[in-house]
Amino acid sequence: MYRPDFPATPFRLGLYPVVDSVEWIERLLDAGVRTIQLRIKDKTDDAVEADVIAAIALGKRYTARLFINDYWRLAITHQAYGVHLGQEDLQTTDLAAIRQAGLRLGVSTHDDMEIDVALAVRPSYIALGHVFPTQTKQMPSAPQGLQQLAAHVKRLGDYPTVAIGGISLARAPAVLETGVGSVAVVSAITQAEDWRKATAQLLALAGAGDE
Ligand SMILES: Cc1ncc(COP(=O)(O)OP(=O)(O)O)c(N)n1
Ligand SMILES: Cc1ncsc1CCOP(=O)(O)O
Ligand SMILES: [Mg+2]
Repeated sequence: MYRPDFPATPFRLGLYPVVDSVEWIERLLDAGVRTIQLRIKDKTDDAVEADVIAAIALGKRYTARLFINDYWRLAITHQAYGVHLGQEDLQTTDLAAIRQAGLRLGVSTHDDMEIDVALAVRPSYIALGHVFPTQTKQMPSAPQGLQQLAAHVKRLGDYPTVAIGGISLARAPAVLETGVGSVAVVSAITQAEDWRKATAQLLALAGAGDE
């Protein structure tokens, strides 16, 4: 069986909000979230560096697992807990530099072939998506649905996994029933009428992750 070749994360990362600002990071850490990602799209490293520094400092202050999406060089320079990368990023990223700097690595996958590619890299966790239709990101593939998700989770055994895409409060219990270690959400929190309530309800279902 495969084992990560990057620093380990717990199998259960719990509720994993993916957000686009330092304000959201601070609010959600204050609300009890302990796994979180800063996802700012399509800016230069210079444009996002101050936000990356602030997010990482907050992650440390709250003893949380703070992942940086895309900006892996900044994540190394400022010592984030981890980096999240897509499949296409794997070709252009210095993965050895991430490993040597002691950062965790999460990798996106959408099907069995992409899981093969991810397993060859042996990241800290493997993200499985998108489970349901999502308005948050344009996806080239179809949603995998709960059955595929369950099959992927089963295939991966005790490898840490994260489900993402269209996961609402109502859908979270069925997603968790597949045995996946974490549910990553954007709109279920950021578009909620009452984000505090939504976060508390999702935390009650998914937990904040193991130590
Ligand atoms: C937890 C988690 N899973 C998947 C993604 C998607 O990452 P990626 O494929 O790199 O796409 P972008 O988020 O960069 O548009 C994610 N960010 N987090
Ligand atoms: C970033 C990303 N990657 C796959 S689906 C997705 C967006 C998930 O957003 P939502 O939880 O609002 O569907
Ligand atoms: Mg990315």
